[in-house]
Amino acid sequence: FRAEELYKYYKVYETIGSGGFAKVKLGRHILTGEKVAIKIINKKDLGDDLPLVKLEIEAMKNLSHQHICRLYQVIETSTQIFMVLEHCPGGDLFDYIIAKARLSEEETRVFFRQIVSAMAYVHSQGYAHRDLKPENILIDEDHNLKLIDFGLCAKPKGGLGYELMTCCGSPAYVAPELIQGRAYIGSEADVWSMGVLLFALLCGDLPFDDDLKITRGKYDNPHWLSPGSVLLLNQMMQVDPKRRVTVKQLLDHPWVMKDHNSPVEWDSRQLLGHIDEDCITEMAVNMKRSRESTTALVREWRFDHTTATYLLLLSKKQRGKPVRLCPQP
Ligand SMILES: COc1cccc(Nc2ncc(-c3ccc(C(=O)NCC(=O)Nc4ccccc4)cc3)c(OCC3CCNCC3)n2)c1
Repeated sequence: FRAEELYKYYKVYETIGSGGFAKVKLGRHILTGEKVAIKIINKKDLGDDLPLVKLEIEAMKNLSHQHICRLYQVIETSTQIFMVLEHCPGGDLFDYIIAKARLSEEETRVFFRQIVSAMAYVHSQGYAHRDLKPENILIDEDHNLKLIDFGLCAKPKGGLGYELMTCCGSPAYVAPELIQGRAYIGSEADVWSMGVLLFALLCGDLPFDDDLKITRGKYDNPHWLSPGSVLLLNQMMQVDPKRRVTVKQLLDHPWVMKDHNSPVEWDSRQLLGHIDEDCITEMAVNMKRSRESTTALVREWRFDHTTATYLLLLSKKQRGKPVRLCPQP
């Protein structure tokens, strides 16, 4: 049966993506008029992987960062789970690279700094992504990147289990230690994937097209790559994870610093603790509640309709749009 809860607060439109356990539909939050992405997971498709979704939702609640897609609301019914997420109008980086064939070193550097920022933050929160690839990086309306994890692969960093190898990582981006079924450290495997991603951005192609090539770590550098790019790629795609550059070292790596002269800022600019007064005022008026009780409600961060309304109002304000809710009949 349909989820009244979802249709009470959102208009639901066409499917904009599907894969693995989930499908994503375009939606619109009725009260703010803001577009959202609604990730729909059918519990029966998950089977005993249902805990993975709970892990993902808990991860999303802790991951609040300018280069990670926001979670606004979670709605659970007996058969489905709906995750209401930030919508990125620019689509994903995979389509973007295809459209441009390959990116200049300068444009790649701007994007790569944002990916390093997101990954440094994810690792600082104790998670590893494990499925980094252009399909999992979206472009927002300001042409900034937002990291997503479409396939429920992000895990607490410590995971050494091999089971992740099965459900996670798209072959071309997976680190050699995973291919060989060895114990691995999530953050080190993520750096390898970031190297493959950097190659894809700069070359419009993939460095490896089979597992043997990945375990040998041998690939050809196209002639247009600068010596600095060749060196960085080599430092990231080291077969021995202990010889691989770390995310921390990437923050102020010479290639990353070129033309920017400052290390990558990876701290979150979206602290959940701060409550915006204008948003509270608008919500209190709309909900016919006092500002104090509205503030207390928002501070509970239940990721219910109150959380969604507050975060979407805040997003409107940050984009210079009026902090207004559309009063309902
Ligand atoms: C041309 O216009 C277009 C065209 C296409 C799409 C859009 N927009 C658009 N906006 C938003 C989404 C989305 C956001 C979050 C999640 C998610 O799963 N979050 C969970 C999450 O991120 N966890 C997590 C993150 C970091 C660490 C740990 C856990 C899933 C989907 C979307 O999807 C559909 C895309 C997906 C990529 N391949 C193409 C279809 N699409 C726009």
